[in-house]
Amino acid sequence: MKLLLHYAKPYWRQISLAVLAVTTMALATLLQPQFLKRMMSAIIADNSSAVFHNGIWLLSLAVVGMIAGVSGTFFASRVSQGVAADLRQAEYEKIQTFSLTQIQKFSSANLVVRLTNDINQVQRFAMQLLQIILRVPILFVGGLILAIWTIPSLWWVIVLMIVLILLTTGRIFGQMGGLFGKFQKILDKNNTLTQESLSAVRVVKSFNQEGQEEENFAKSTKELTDLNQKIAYIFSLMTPVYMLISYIAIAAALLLVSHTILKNPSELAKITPFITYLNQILFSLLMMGMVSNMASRGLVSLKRIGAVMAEPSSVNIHENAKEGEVDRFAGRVSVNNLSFAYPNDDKQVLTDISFDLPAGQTLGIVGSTGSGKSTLALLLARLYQPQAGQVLIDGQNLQEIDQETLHQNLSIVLQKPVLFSGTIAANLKMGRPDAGLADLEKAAEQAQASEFINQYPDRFEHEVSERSSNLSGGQKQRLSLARALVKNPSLLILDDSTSALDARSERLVQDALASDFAKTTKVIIAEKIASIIHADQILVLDHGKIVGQGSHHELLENSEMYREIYQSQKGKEESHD
Ligand SMILES: Nc1ncnc2c1ncn2[C@@H]1O[C@H](COP(=O)(O)OP(=O)(O)OP(=O)(O)O)[C@@H](O)[C@H]1O
Repeated sequence: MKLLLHYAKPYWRQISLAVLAVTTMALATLLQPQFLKRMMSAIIADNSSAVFHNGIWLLSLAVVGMIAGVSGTFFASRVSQGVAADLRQAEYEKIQTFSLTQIQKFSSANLVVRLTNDINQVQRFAMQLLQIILRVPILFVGGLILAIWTIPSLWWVIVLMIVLILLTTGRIFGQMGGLFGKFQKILDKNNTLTQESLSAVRVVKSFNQEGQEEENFAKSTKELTDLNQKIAYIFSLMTPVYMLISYIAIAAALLLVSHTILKNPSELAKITPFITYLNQILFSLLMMGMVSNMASRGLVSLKRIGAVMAEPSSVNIHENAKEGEVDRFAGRVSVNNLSFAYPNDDKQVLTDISFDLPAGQTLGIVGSTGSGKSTLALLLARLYQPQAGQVLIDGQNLQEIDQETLHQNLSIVLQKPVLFSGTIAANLKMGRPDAGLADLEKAAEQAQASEFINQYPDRFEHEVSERSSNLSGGQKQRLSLARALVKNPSLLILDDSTSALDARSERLVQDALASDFAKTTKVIIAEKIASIIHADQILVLDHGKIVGQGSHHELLENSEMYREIYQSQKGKEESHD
């Protein structure tokens, strides 16, 4: 709730106007029956001027109520939409500062729900809060006082009606709360299923899994439909129950006052406002139930958003850093006793990793599948935080380097290349927005991407489609590599980044790295030893531990595992030849 109040603060003017409008509307609603009563008394007494006078009042109140109602909705909707938009933006910006550890902790699908569905719930809650929550107590308390004031002898009819309503609707709303919670869970499941099957549409199609996916989706949709029907069924009970109780109360009231009316017909004027107040009390009780349901859903969503906002940012903003000016690292990397396990997973993926890589040198990393090579790359790029040990760049703890400095000094090419929809130029400029065409051409050349880019008539302005589905695996890899090179980083990390390149292109990339990036410190993960054979230092990983460390020749002598990998690959190459 604190979070909501914080984001509502800038809208205090509109909030005050909404509160004023809603209060005015509630008061106008309460006063109308009083003038109706006076009008009816005037009709019974045949006093036409009083009829006219009270009629004008009644009409004016109706107009005031209407204007106040429309203004209340207008301001409430401006406030709720504004608060929701600000909260969404703040949450989005917060997520941008998360490390992969934090994203994995929440799960990305869950974060999407928190950014969309939960924000919508909060928006609805804020709207209801402003529109109904204030109106309901005014109508309830005012209606109660005025009903008793109108016909004091019938106070117990009102009490009976309130008890009946609380007994019936209380139960209905109690059931509804549970159903809404269940509905939310199934909706989450349904969203995840849709997201998963659409993002892996190629796999689904190639494995002929459309039928299975359809079946899963149909199952979850049926669950949703059944639950929706149940909710609709319970809702459909509400109006008849409400009407029944209201008619019982009205009938009781009429029965009880009938003999008074027979004795004194002017008392008839009181019965209409009394019934109207009864209905207002009923309406406010009903609304209270609905709002409490909505409030509990809104508060759950607020709590979920609050958890994201309360998560500490893993981005360090250097307070003294001057804009646009960052330190350039020499690129010396020291790793001391690094150990790591993925979030929500007990398995130790890296254990006690230590090495020292002087600036400008190349480190090769090899090892069997699942040995922790990519994980080490992610830790070096600060995409995850280690549980133990540290990474130092130029003697500075990686965790303490400010985000801007790190981004400008470090480039990583991930094992699975990710590009964004937009032009090739926009993708390449991600790391260096001020890069000119010549810089892009140079990087494309170094990454062996020029040839295919030049085949497009619009070259660097060519559009990359969503999920880069209009590019081949090799093209994606070349563009990701070019994007990393445009930055001319001090530290370049390549995670199996040339695997989709033909042998000639890979050699040309290696030549470019050796000549144009001689001063850049390079960490190269490779399946093929041939790709890192000239590295200054090579690490051999096995089950998250270093089992060999040294140059190619040293390892051939000292590391059995390295020798085995080398022999097996050599054998393959020879058999290819
Ligand atoms: N996001 C993750 N969450 C949990 N466990 C993970 C995650 N990513 C990888 N792992 C696990 O960590 C271990 C090391 O994975 P990693 O990707 O670092 O290995 P790798 O040596 O790069 O393998 P490959 O050569 O196949 O790419 C594996 O056992 C893997 O199952």
